[in-house]
Amino acid sequence: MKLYNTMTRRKEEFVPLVPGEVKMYSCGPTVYNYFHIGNARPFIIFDILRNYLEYKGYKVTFVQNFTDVDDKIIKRAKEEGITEKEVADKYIEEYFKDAEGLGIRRADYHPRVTELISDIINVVKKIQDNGFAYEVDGDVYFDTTKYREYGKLSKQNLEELEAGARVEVGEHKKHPMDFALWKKQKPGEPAWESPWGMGRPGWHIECSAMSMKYLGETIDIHSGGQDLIFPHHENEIAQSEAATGKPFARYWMHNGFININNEKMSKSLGNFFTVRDISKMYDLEVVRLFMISSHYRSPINFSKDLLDSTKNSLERLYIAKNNLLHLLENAKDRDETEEEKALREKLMTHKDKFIEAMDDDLNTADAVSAIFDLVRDINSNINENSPKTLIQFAYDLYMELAGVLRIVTKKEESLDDEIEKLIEERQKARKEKNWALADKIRDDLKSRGIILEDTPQGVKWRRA
Ligand SMILES: Nc1ncnc2c1ncn2[C@@H]1O[C@H](COP(=O)(O)OP(=O)(O)OP(=O)(O)O)[C@@H](O)[C@H]1O
Ligand SMILES: [Zn+2]
Repeated sequence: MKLYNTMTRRKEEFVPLVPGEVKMYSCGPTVYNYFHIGNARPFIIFDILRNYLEYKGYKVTFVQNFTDVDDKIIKRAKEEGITEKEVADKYIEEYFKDAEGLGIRRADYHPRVTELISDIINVVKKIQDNGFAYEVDGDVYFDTTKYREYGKLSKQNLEELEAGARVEVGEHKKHPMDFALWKKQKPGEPAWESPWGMGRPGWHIECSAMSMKYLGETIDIHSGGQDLIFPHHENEIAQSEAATGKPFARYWMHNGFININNEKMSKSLGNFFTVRDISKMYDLEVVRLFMISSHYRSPINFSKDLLDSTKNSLERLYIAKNNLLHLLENAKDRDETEEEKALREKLMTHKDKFIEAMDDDLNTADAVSAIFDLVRDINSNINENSPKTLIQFAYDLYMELAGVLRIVTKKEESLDDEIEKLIEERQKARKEKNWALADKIRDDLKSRGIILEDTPQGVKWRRA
C-alpha cells in the first residue's frame, strides 16, 4: 500500500516498523463544543485507514486524544459557570454520540490530558535534562535553536520563521519560535503540581506524551488536518525527538479542508455546521458517504446540495442491498451456468479496482466508484431467476467492500420496522384529529424518501 507522507512530500510504500503491526495516532478534538463537519473529516478518514489496514490483516493499535484543558475550555467553563471538567465531560460524551452516528469506531485508547499529567511532566523533564528546554519563572519553553531539524515537516527554516514571528507581551522566551511545554498557573486557572511549580501542560506536549505512552517512542502513522502541520506537528516532532533521540513518526498524513465558499470551515470564523445540527436533517451515514466520496487530501466545498445528492446515492445503495436480500429469500437452488460463473469473475474485477484504489494513498473516492460499478453490474445481471449461490456471492462481495468503508450498514428490517411504527403513530394522530402531527410524520418520511399512499386497503408505503 502506498501512503502520501507529508514529511517527504511523496507517496511511499507503507512498511510498518514491526511486520504485521501498525501503531497510529491521530490528533483528537478540543472538547468545548460539538464538533463540526470539518473536524469530522479526519475522524472519519483515519478511522477508515484503520479499518482498511485491519482488512489487510494488520493488527492496528489506534490512539486519539481528547484535549480537555486549554484556553477555550477554560473560557467556556467561565461563561457557563461550571468547571472545566464538566465542560470536557459533556462534550466528550457528545463526541461519542456523533462519532457513533458517523460510523466511527472507538479508538483503542482515548487519553485525556488531565489523566496523564504525570506522564507529560516526565517528558518535559526529559527534554529539559537533554538540554532542549529552559525554565523562566514557572514557565518551561522548548528551545527551538537547540533542535537542528526544526521545520523539517513544514519545510521552513528557523531563521525565516524567526524573522516573521511575534513575541506576545508577558512571554519570557529566549527566541521567537520557542514554545511552551509547561505554563505557569494564572489566577483562576486549573493547575497541577510540577517541578516548576503549579501549572498546566502546553498544547503540543500532550500528543508527544500520549503517543509515547500508548504506542512507544517511534510510531508508524501520525495524522490530523492540514492545519496541524505547523506549528502543532512540527512541535510534536521537536519535543519527542529531543526527549528520546529517536524518530517520532514514520508517516505523516494530513487531510485537506472542508470549506464553505472556499474558506476553511472553522469555529473561529463561525462558518460551520455541527454534526449534531446536520443529524437533525440527514442520516449521518449520508455525511460519511459524502466525506469519503472525495480523496482525503483534496479540499471539499461543503453544500447542502451535495449532501442531497449523496443522500440519493446512498438510497440507491440500500435499494440494491434490499433487492439482494429479497431475492435471496426466494432464490432457487441450482447449479450455476457457465455464463453465471463468468459473472462472478466480472464482479470480482470491482473488488480488484476497490483494492487498487485503497492501496493508492487511500483513494476512497475511486473505491466508492468501484462499489457503485459493482452495484450497477449486480442490478443488471442478477434477478429472480439467478441461483441462490450466485446471489449470495454478490451480496457477500458487496457487503465486504461496503463493510471496509462502513457504509450501507443498516439492516433492512430495522428500517422497515421504524417506518411501520411511524405510520402507526400517524394513524393514531389522525384518529385523534391531530392533523399537524400526522402531516409532520408524513413530511418527515417524505424527506427520507418514503412516500405514503392512503389506499382503500389502508396506508401503503414505497421508496421515492
Ligand atoms: N475545515 C476543516 N476541514 C478539515 N479538517 C479540519 C477542519 N477544521 C479542523 N479540522 C481538523 O479537525 C481536527 C480537530 O481539531 P480541533 O478540535 O482542534 O478543531 P479546531 O482546529 O479547533 O477547529 P477550528 O479550526 O474550527 O477552530 C484536527 O485534526 C483539525 O485539523
Ligand atoms: Zn496532536
